Amino acid sequence: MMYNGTCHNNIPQMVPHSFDQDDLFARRCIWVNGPVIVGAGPSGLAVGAGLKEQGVPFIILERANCIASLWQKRTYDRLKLHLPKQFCQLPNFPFPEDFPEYPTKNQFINYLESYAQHFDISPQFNETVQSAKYDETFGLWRVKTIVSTSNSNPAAAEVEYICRWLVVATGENAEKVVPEFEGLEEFGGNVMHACDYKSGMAYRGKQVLVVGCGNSGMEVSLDLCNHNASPSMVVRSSVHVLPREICGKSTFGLAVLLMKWLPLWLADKILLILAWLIFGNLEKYGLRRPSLGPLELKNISGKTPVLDIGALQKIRSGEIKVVPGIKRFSHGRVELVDGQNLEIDSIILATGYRSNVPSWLKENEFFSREGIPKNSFPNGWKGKGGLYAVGFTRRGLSGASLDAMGVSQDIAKSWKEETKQKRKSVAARHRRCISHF
Ligand SMILES: Cc1cc2nc3c(=O)[nH]c(=O)nc-3n(C[C@H](O)[C@H](O)[C@H](O)COP(=O)(O)OP(=O)(O)OC[C@H]3O[C@@H](n4cnc5c(N)ncnc54)[C@H](O)[C@@H]3O)c2cc1C
Ligand SMILES: NC(=O)C1=CN([C@@H]2O[C@H](COP(=O)(O)OP(=O)(O)OC[C@H]3O[C@@H](n4cnc5c(N)ncnc54)[C@H](OP(=O)(O)O)[C@@H]3O)[C@@H](O)[C@H]2O)C=CC1
Ligand SMILES: O=C(O)C(=O)Cc1c[nH]c2ccccc12
Repeated sequence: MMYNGTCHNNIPQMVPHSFDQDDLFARRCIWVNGPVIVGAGPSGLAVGAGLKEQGVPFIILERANCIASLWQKRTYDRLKLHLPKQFCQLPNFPFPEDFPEYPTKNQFINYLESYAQHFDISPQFNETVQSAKYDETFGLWRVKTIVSTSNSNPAAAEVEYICRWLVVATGENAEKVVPEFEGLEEFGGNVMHACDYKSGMAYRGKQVLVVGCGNSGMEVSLDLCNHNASPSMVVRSSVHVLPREICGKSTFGLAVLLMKWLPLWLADKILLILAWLIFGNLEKYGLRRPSLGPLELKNISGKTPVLDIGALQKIRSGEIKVVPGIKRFSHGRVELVDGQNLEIDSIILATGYRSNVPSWLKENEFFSREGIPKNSFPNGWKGKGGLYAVGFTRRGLSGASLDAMGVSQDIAKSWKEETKQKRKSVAARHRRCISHF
């Protein structure tokens, strides 16, 4: 047995020595007397809050230099939550009363900052988890990180954390998806992913190709219109567009209610009939519906239906042009699969996101190859050997909150049992020592 390095939470522990020698000398090794949480987004913060309330020590490792980096760094200026506020607040800390029904991104970020402050949560920033592996022999997780360098301190630091519990809270949207397109290198204009898009201000009077028609593609196209740019939005397959509200009531709220009482297919049928009554047939605008219903599709593939906040009206008026799939790009132009050839100034890839879990978690029983728990909601939060997942339910923030409550309670229970056990054996050892004298 040997101990090498710092102790967190002032509880010194001996760490069994089972590492490669190289590893040991290159990395600082830290025992964590509680779970390591990866990611300081809403999911990681909610688990942290639950653990704090139960007196369980933990650390949160976050690759960015702030909490909720998806919201702070990878979303556009005018973004608002598209689900009503009651579905987006985290456990045990309601939104301020004066928040509107659909809080703005800045209101949501402020709320998350207050949340972290209220529960006294201080994540370790600029620290990216590179790998996490379960050590079967000792029943412990080994979590390797790299601490980002700053200009004043150029040396990269590598750290290894050792812990009993690992909480994966890196999100369903951890990395942008950037597809390959023929001829894109010849295009010559500006190309960016929707996660880097802030506002349409810079695009005034420009022809912009928006690739993808999920909520990002629709909302970026709408924002471009509002800034007097001309977007063409690529719809290569199909999409479910639903009104954000039906008769003044949130469609998402209605969907939750329907799902509680009816089979999914029937809930979907009702939503589609209501959408048809409100929108009519959208096929004439190039918006075909998938064969699966919106809720079933979300459940099976994770594809979120579009909740319309005004893009549809711009499509009807022709201000947003709907175009089919891309064949190839050339200098300043795009050729589409139907033979159309458009002159364009810029491209925005609203082509979605993916989980990054497979790139760092050395495990293939609990998580799928896509980095989502294999068991679906509500059975996808607990794996073996102290492994947990939060925020992979395909149910947005409300799913993350439910996960977080289950996970923090479960960990607190086993943490208390284990520490009681340890305290007992330490006390017994202590008694034996005393009886020697
Ligand atoms: C544009 C947009 C709008 C959305 N709007 C809504 C909405 O209105 N309502 C709703 O319910 N949901 C919405 N969502 C879904 C969104 O996933 C959730 O709102 C929420 O952000 C999920 O929280 P999370 O903590 O699980 O993931 P994230 O918010 O993505 O947080 C994960 C954190 O983990 C960090 N991380 C990732 N990999 C590592 C690593 N290897 N090491 C260390 N840290 C790492 C990331 O930097 C990030 O800070 C939206 C998503 C997008 C993209
Ligand atoms: N206001 C809000 O709250 C907002 C919420 N969000 C959320 O963020 C998450 C991510 O949404 P989003 O970024 O829209 O991603 P999505 O995964 O929902 O959509 C990706 C889109 O890109 C298309 N696409 C992918 N590859 C290609 C390709 N090679 N050629 C053409 N099209 C392609 C997809 O088409 P296909 O279906 O054919 O694969 C699809 O239309 C969702 O959960 C969404 O609800 C996003 C924006 C705003
Ligand atoms: O906005 C998101 O990314 C969400 O995941 C929220 C969400 C979860 N399930 C849905 C079903 C219909 C519309 C939005 C959502």
